[in-house]
Amino acid sequence: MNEYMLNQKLDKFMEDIPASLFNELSLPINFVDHNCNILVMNRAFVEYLNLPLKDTVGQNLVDIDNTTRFPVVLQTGIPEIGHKHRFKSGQEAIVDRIPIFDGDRVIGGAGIVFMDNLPPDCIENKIRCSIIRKIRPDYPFDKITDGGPNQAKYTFDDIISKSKLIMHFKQRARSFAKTDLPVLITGESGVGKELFAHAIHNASKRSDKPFVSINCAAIPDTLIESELFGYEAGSFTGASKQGKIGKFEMAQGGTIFLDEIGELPPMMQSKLLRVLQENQIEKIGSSESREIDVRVIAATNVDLLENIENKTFRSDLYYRLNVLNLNIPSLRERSEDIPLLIEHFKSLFYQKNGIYKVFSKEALRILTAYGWPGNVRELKNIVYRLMVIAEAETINHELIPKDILEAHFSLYADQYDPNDLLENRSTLNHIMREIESQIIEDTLKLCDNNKSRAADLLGIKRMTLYRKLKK
Ligand SMILES: Nc1ncnc2c1ncn2[C@@H]1O[C@H](COP(=O)(O)OP(=O)(O)OP(=O)(O)O)[C@@H](O)[C@H]1O
Repeated sequence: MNEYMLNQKLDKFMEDIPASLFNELSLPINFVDHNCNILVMNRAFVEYLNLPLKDTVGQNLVDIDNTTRFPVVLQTGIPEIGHKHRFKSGQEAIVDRIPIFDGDRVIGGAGIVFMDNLPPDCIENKIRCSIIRKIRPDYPFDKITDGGPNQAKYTFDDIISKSKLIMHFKQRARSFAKTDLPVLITGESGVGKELFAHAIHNASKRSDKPFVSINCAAIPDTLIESELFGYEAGSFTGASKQGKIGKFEMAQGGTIFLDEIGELPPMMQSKLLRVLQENQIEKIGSSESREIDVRVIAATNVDLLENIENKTFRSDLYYRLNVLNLNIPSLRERSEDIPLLIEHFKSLFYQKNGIYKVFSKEALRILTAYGWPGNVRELKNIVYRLMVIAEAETINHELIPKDILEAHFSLYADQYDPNDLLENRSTLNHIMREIESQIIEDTLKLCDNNKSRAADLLGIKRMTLYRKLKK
């Protein structure tokens, strides 16, 4: 669909909402097209942002409010409703950014600013809810998870991506959420496996029950059994008097997330297999079995089939866990997500710490071309690090860690073909001459055409300058 058609669709949507009404409202509202150009910004919004200009229509929202997350929302199509937002001025408010779709394409979006000191039943909130309902009739107003200790923190909306691959896996994971079957999530470290586990739980009928995670690699072999299944009071020397509830019991009715399952010691693999077969656990020091109703999601970044081959992982456990499978692609297989994720982390960082930066084009280019062996986690850490160390508002490529720069320039060196340079040499010479004569011209101007002084300033002999001028 071309630009014209997209705008026509949006105009049609806008026809239903009389523009004159917006200006009268005390609730700051704006509408943007799919490129983030402002279609409407009402008076309340202009006043809220304390903008000198009255006519904002046609301007890009990012130029007016450079901390907006609208570019992320327009790219992902994921609404952000009821988010706390810190504006560049330091003002804080609750904001809604609701993408407007035509079929499966985002054609624009609506933004609302709501002061969090206003009572929920005030007129502003009513108007706000009616706008949200008009655009997203299906929006669940009651959903909001605050992520307690045994609660899943993330939903599918927190998985930021515009790649078709990830969309496909999100779709598949949504259908997995409708079942109670075990899921095995595979993929390199840092690709977002844990995020998917949280999202599956939150989209499942178990969402109001606990989500308990355990990292099998982080617990010493001797403690893993008591962590998973608990122990009875005084069952061994050093055991707590009250005994201990294991993770399976904590997750009763909900989901257990077994991260780095490939690191589970062989003896525990057999015990886990029995638990999965019988849906029963036995605490250490107890002869009694307890029924459990827990959905299992496991994740690993190692090749379990290879581990089966070299006999470090049980094949029967593998087949029990791998009923449904998600193999999350690495970041380098979806490099279109890199600029989007940079924008996302940049704005998250600003929201948390009030530090605002922009990435130079060259820095963005280098970061986008990098292979990111540590995937999204590595990208997130680098973005945060750059945001902290950059003194100026613009993050230039010089600040990028050496290994990333080296990888970038060695990529160039790999692509460098001396024949290309030979072919281009005359052009290159020409350009160099042009630059040179420009420098001379400027220096001469600076010295009122005094050639001796110009040569002095340039650090060349007078004769050399004459020669160059003759050419
Ligand atoms: N698509 C995404 N959108 C936003 N944040 C993401 C995304 N993918 C990963 N992250 C972030 O990157 C970090 C790593 O993600 P996560 O822990 O889910 O990876 P993982 O695959 O489970 O890693 P590991 O195998 O090392 O446990 C987290 O901070 C997570 O929030």
